[in-house]
Amino acid sequence: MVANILSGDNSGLVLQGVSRHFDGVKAVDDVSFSLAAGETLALVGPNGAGKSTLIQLISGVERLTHGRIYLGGRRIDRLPPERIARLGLGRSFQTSRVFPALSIWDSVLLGTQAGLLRKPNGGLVNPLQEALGVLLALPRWRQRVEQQETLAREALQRFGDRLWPRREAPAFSLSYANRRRLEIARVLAGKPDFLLLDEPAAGMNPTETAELTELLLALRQQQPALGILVIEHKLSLVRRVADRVIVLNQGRVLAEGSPDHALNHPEVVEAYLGRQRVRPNATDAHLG
Ligand SMILES: Nc1ncnc2c1ncn2[C@@H]1O[C@H](COP(=O)(O)OP(=O)(O)OP(=O)(O)O)[C@@H](O)[C@H]1O
Repeated sequence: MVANILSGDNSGLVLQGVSRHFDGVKAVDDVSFSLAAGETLALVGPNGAGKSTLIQLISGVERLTHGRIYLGGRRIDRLPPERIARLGLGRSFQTSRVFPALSIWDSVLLGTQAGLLRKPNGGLVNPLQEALGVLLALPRWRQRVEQQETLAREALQRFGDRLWPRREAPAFSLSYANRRRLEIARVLAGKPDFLLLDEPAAGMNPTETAELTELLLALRQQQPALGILVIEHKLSLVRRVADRVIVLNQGRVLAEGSPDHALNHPEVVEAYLGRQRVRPNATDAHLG
């Protein structure tokens, strides 16, 4: 893995010596790691450790101060967010960013665009083409709409009865937990190769968190090539879904390894969890 990180030839997501400074604050400081296709990596650490900034850097929203980021062997750290999304990277935000007036169905249909744009014939159409496509019911247009609807239905039905029966409702009418689900459904509808989730279980109660955990486990089974990077404070979720955990502290990697190894690392225990070790089945000890 170290060789891959150094050469940048990993087919997954690779960060090499990534830093982001804000007026002297080292939000992210010389961080290197990789995420392989099919792997689930959790990023944990106290508030202000630099976790969200890392996701902003990977998705192109923030610019790096130093370092490089590769996706599928291609350097992406100078590309705008929409280009990075088109290369197969989908992300959710820490605070849900749903369009309040759009229905659940339309929000997820919008999310399918990211996936279709990656297909050779999936490029954006202008409004005139769109109007003609609809009016004349052109076969290519019909096919495109059907593809979008299939992707949207699949994404919504992952959440059982939480979203599907409410699909005509406007997003503003949803509960907080359902807004979070909608955001994840919208990203999944874009069929990303790599999924970045920023605190997907924030604000969810234990039942809802357990449900989300099951959803991520099912997603892993159904899409075995999907690489997932998840920021999460809830260790019950992290322990069940993550193959590997990276603990960040003050912008730097403090520990890395299997969930048991990383979360029981003496410095992690000392810094965040008191002297008592985390019991293997401990529920939601908080790293925040
Ligand atoms: N745009 C910005 N301008 C100035 N400082 C920033 C900016 N974004 C982040 N920071 C600082 O960078 C550090 C890391 O913040 P970040 O939000 O990445 O932490 P985090 O680990 O995601 O925390 P949390 O768990 O609370 O979301 C903090 O000290 C934060 O104040």
